[in-house]
Amino acid sequence: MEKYDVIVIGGGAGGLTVASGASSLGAKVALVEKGQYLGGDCLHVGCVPSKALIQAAKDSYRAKNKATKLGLHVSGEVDMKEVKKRVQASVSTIQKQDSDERFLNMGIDIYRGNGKFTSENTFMIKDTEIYGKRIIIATGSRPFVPKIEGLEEAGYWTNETLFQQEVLPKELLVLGGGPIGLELAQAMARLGSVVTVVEQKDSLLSTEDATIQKAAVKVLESELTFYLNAEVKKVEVQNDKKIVIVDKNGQQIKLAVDEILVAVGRLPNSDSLQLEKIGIEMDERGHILTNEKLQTNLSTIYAIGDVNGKFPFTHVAGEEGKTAVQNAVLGFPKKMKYDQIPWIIYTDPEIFHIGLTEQDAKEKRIAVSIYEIPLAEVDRFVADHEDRGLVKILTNSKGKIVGAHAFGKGAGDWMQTIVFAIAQNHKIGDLSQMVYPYPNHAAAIQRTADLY
Ligand SMILES: Cc1cc2nc3c(=O)[nH]c(=O)nc-3n(C[C@H](O)[C@H](O)[C@H](O)COP(=O)(O)OP(=O)(O)OC[C@H]3O[C@@H](n4cnc5c(N)ncnc54)[C@H](O)[C@@H]3O)c2cc1C
Ligand SMILES: NC(=O)c1ccc[n+]([C@@H]2O[C@H](COP(=O)([O-])OP(=O)(O)OC[C@H]3O[C@@H](n4cnc5c(N)ncnc54)[C@H](O)[C@@H]3O)[C@@H](O)[C@H]2O)c1
Repeated sequence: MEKYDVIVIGGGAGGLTVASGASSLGAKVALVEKGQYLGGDCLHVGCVPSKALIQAAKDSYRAKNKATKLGLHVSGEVDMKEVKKRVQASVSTIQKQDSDERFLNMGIDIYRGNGKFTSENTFMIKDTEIYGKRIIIATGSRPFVPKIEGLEEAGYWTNETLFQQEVLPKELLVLGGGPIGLELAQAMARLGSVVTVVEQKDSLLSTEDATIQKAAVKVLESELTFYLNAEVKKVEVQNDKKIVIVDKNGQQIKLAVDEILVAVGRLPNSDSLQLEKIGIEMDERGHILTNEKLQTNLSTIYAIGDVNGKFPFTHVAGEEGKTAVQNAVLGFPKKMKYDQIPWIIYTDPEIFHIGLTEQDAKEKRIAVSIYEIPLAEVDRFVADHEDRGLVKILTNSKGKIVGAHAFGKGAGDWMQTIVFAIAQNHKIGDLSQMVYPYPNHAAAIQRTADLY
């Protein structure tokens, strides 16, 4: 039996970080991947194709809605075949960085297949059993599809099929108003579909700061139709249309659409690994339970990324990968911290989030000072004619930044300054004390910090 210092199961965002990190430290590494290509969901059916689709949608929307105001008349329909080509070109360009060759050149052995655990140190792929001193599970997640009468028969899309489509549905129903649902619903609407979102909760973007949420929902409502507090009860096909019966407060609404996109959350890829046989603890949905060191209840086995259900983002899978390498290879007692993790929702305008919201602070009874500036008061946004949105910074009484939020064009990029400030323990005042070349978008941060 071939013996390794580290076996990594899953060649996506988390697994590839572990494989390259462990190998660079001199560990003998085996990487097990069930799919044909390395790169995982983020590259193939997640972040990369969705951001490429969103950009294509922005381009066409701006041409139709902004350029026309300058007297340039744009007409015609978007060709989904061209959109698909563009999306796939982004994926295949980035795929080169995650090629087998790159990892083989690092001295990593790649095994292809959907394997299973045979003990806390051994893993079987097809007929080959390998030994790992440490084993890291990074198998990610897949779309959850709810049991709805007639849905299977009528057919539906998920993020695993949407990016392969060559025809734009005239009417699209998006099931689920989470980040996937909202980003893709807005993009599809901007490409030309009439989009309705059905969300079971009574609000959208409920993890966002209430001021940001209100501003973002207002924009989204101007482009999409929402049914909140609503549930799809039944789907049937009539004359090439999918008839969707939506229950909203006991009232039945009938919608006729051409396609349905299911985006109601994710299921961890833990079920085929035979984890129960070796006694690994999971929650009721199948997320693998870990401690702060990302170690499961079996000390030789770690779980990172979407499969542990903590924070399902690519950058978190990467950070968890780095933490797991330090613990599993170097034997450090490194704990993963989640309180300084930012995220971005790539609607247009974008939503940026780090730390506490105003509601979090109230709930936790943490006294905060709040500094807020509408982008309509920041010159560059005014010059761009893209001044919807705001910046909001929350600090403690000593000026320490405990939360920062923004809704605005490109906010995911220019708010990164605040991630740096928080990581380096800078106070809000420090954000005023540097030069912002006029008139950049990041000056929105300076204007907000100047209020301190
Ligand atoms: C539409 C969409 C958009 C997204 N956009 C963003 C975004 O903008 N920013 C962001 O941070 N996050 C985004 N995410 C989330 C992000 O994709 C995930 O958080 C990230 O991919 C998780 O990384 P991972 O390593 O846990 O899993 P993955 O990257 O999915 O990797 C898991 C790998 O394990 C393999 N595998 C699965 N089971 C087995 C098995 N039994 N044996 C061997 N191999 C196996 C899979 O084939 C895959 O290659 C998005 C997700 C979706 C669906
Ligand atoms: N920009 C980003 O970083 C980004 C983008 C997309 C996805 N992601 C990651 O992927 C994860 C999964 O995203 P998601 O949007 O699929 O899941 P989610 O769990 O965040 O949202 C799913 C939404 O669907 C609703 N829902 C559940 N069942 C429903 C039903 N039967 N009918 C109607 N609505 C229903 C939920 O109330 C929820 O609002 C996210 O948590 C996020 O971390 C990140």
